[in-house]
Amino acid sequence: MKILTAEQLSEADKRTIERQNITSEELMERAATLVFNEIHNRLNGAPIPIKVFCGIGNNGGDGLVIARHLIQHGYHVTIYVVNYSDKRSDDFLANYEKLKSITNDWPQLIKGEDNFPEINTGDFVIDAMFGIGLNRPIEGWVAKLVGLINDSKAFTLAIDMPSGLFSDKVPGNDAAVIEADFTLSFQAPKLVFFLPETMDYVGDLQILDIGLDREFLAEIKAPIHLIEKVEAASLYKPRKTNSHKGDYGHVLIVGGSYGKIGSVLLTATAALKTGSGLCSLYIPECGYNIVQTGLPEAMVLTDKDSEQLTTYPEDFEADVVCFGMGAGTSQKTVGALEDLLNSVKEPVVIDADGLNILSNNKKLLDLLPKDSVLTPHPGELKRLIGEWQDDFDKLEKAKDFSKKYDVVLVIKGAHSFTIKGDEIYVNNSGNPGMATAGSGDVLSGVITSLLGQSYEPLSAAILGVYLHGRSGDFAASELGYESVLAGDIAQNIGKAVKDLFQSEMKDSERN
Ligand SMILES: NC(=O)C1=CN([C@@H]2O[C@H](COP(=O)(O)OP(=O)(O)OC[C@H]3O[C@@H](n4cnc5c(N)ncnc54)[C@H](OP(=O)(O)O)[C@@H]3O)[C@@H](O)[C@H]2O)[C@@H](O)CC1
Ligand SMILES: Nc1ncnc2c1ncn2[C@@H]1O[C@H](COP(=O)(O)OP(=O)(O)O)[C@@H](O)[C@H]1O
Ligand SMILES: [K+]
Repeated sequence: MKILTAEQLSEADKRTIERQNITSEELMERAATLVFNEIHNRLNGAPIPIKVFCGIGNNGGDGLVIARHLIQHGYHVTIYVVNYSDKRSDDFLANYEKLKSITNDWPQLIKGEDNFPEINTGDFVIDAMFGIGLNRPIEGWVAKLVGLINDSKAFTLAIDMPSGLFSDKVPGNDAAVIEADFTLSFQAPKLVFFLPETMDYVGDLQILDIGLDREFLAEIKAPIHLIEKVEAASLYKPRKTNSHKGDYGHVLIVGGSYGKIGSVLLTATAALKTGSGLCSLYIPECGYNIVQTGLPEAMVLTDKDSEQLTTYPEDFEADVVCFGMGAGTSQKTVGALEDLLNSVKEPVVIDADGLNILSNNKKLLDLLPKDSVLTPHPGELKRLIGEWQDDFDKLEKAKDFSKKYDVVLVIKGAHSFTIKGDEIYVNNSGNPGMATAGSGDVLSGVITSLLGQSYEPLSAAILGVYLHGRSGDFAASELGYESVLAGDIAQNIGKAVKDLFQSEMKDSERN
């Protein structure tokens, strides 16, 4: 799914009105009715106090439409018009008028702190103050109202965007932003919903298809994509009946050191579970018995050093090599990575200490084969590309790095970002149970395996990150977040792959 900017969405809005020959008021009615349906499905008539805070632009207009439908369905609704300006939009005014025919309870005008209502923890708050039209930070009494809503701890549903959040920049420190529990957003996700600095404002997210012009949405150039099941499934290559293990790649996992042999074991397990035909490991000698016992399906070669890697095996024929997990950063191991990079021509996967070695020895970056995949977490990324000012700056620096060295970067996190040149793919699978030692090692194994199975490096990274997250979701649903171990993620890869082609049952279809 394309992630669009506020400008692109406003343009889509205009095109839809032209091509579908509807008024903007009709489009607002359509969008806000979808929101009402979602609320009604969940509340099912519950008599809880609903407080709708409407701005005076079109986000506020949406709020008025939602409130009208709620009132007509017997809900206990109070409407507040947050009168931050006199420039009421036409569609806001039209819907303000429409309220007259259905209720005698006129909306309450908020013009300053004196008009603030009481907001209780048990209230249901609808935030329709600002959407994609916010163009400067919220200030003065409106900022205080945002604080009051947040402090109330009432369940807060944001319409289109939590008020105070910009679609294209990070709010400053101490900025007033609604901390939503749930955001219902129109047509396309916005990038800020997924960035570490801003995602917490959004709460749970649902995108509503409000039927904006398909042709325009298909044509529009968007370098940022959200990766969910449909996108991941489109990358998957089915196995052939007439095939053998030689068709599915021989991967070589290079890493481990004394005390950190478990890491390579996790990576190799994940590679085999993702479907590699053959898996070899190159490790310091101390790991030999551990790996041979822990993973009988794998083959093991050992370095002459018993505790760390010092070389790379000459003339070893693997389809893809992965380097770094548990390897340490000693000078001898730097030599091992240098040997590896001097002898392979095909894309490699570099993770963990492999990345730290590259950061400490930047000249090695020039030796990376084109389209190699680097999988840093934010700490490793900082060492690689330097400090950034905010998440937008981070993405710019990451794109520059990807272009300079011609590599695919996977920035790991709650939403991992896969970057190649100017293209960005935001992952939407996974859960906090995956914040556990070794889960990154599993990811490297998945990506390496897909590369060995002839996936293009970018596809291997995007699909690998998605499958890894989905495996974590299966592990968490069985075990609970706290009990997920990295090995459990590896054990669930098969379920994640099968799930690519299972259609999701809608809530309304469940008994
Ligand atoms: N995209 C779609 O297809 C559809 C979109 N729809 C809906 O439209 C929403 C966008 O509506 P919108 O453009 O009217 O902007 P909105 O967010 O209501 O705010 C604008 C007002 O705020 C003002 N203002 C800005 N910053 C301010 C500040 N800090 N402090 C004070 N004032 C500030 C600004 O005025 P200014 O003072 O800058 O001239 C203006 O008056 C979108 O999010 C969605 O909900 C659906 O109805 C249908 C389909
Ligand atoms: N809250 C979360 N939601 C989704 N995925 C997560 C979350 N926390 C961690 N992950 C995933 O788990 C992995 C952690 O990797 P990493 O930090 O390298 O761990 P380690 O070094 O212990 O292997 C990444 O793939 C990351 O995307
Ligand atoms: K809002």
